[in-house]
Amino acid sequence: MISIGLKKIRPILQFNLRLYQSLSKSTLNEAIEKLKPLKGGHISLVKDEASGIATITLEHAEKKNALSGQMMVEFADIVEDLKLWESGKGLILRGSGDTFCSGGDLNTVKNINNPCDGLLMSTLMHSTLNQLYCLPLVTVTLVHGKAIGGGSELTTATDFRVFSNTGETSFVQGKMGVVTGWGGGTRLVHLLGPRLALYLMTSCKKVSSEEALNIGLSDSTVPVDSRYEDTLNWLHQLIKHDSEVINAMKNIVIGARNLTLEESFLNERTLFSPLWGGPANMRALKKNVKHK
Ligand SMILES: CCCC(=O)SCCNC(=O)CCNC(=O)[C@H](O)C(C)(C)COP(=O)(O)OP(=O)(O)OC[C@H]1O[C@@H](n2cnc3c(N)ncnc32)[C@H](O)[C@@H]1OP(=O)(O)O
Repeated sequence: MISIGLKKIRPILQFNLRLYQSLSKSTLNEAIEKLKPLKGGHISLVKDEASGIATITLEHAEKKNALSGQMMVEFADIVEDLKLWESGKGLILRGSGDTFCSGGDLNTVKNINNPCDGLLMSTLMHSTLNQLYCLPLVTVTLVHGKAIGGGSELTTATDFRVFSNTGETSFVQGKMGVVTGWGGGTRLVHLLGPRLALYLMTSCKKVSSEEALNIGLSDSTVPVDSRYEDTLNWLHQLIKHDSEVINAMKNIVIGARNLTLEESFLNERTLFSPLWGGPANMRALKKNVKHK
């Protein structure tokens, strides 16, 4: 009976996680062809095998880390790479220089300024950021300086947000005559609830690090000068377990977000059973751990 359950759950979860990829493969390829030639900046990925923490850095400081077409394609490749990182536990998303991200690169935007190309860009960014949102890692955005428009949307694609004290986010899309194009509206509703999400989108209000902490958008504030080290330390506290345990915890959360209640419980059982009596469990039992 159990083996039937195990066989059944994997396709359900995988179907949900691959939804964007499988439904729009040709659209994604078309988007990549369109966006790749629109140059400017780049995105780097560093994977620290010792700690299991990866860092993605937006590197377009001279344009306040605006995302060019080329960077959008690089972002998609980086997420693909991270999906295959079996020993990974955590991820930090950050910007270089004094701004987290000023949104879409206005030079790229000018080249794709029509509804068809808008849909292509939006499909690629939805695919990338929703796959980032579903990585089996504990993910955090370090919001240092401004996150504007699409930059604010990026901050919603991780599990947590740590703001430097100069961090600030604003969903300015309305002022630009558009709405969230990178899936940030939906994720913001999941994060803050419909009322607050609608307020932030319609008001285009700047949310400071202090306000972000008060409304539950930020999980911690760190001083500017030690922002990266402090974010690393903050993340380290959450990823002390084996990577199998971390990955399973995150997959429970992903399942609960995407599946029906019954499917999610089946997913949780399926994730639990191989850990029960597994190496981490046996080590803990041998240590006779007391939880005082
Ligand atoms: C689906 C995506 C939808 C969206 O993202 S909508 C939002 C699009 N983003 C924007 O409209 C941001 C516009 N920029 C600004 O508000 C300001 O530049 C910003 C970010 C507050 C920074 O202000 P300052 O610190 O005074 O710096 P600055 O204005 O002199 O900018 C320095 C250089 O960066 C450039 N820059 C800033 N944001 C950019 C962007 N998004 N795309 C392309 N270039 C951008 C800016 O033009 C300037 O370049 P340059 O030095 O004059 O060559």
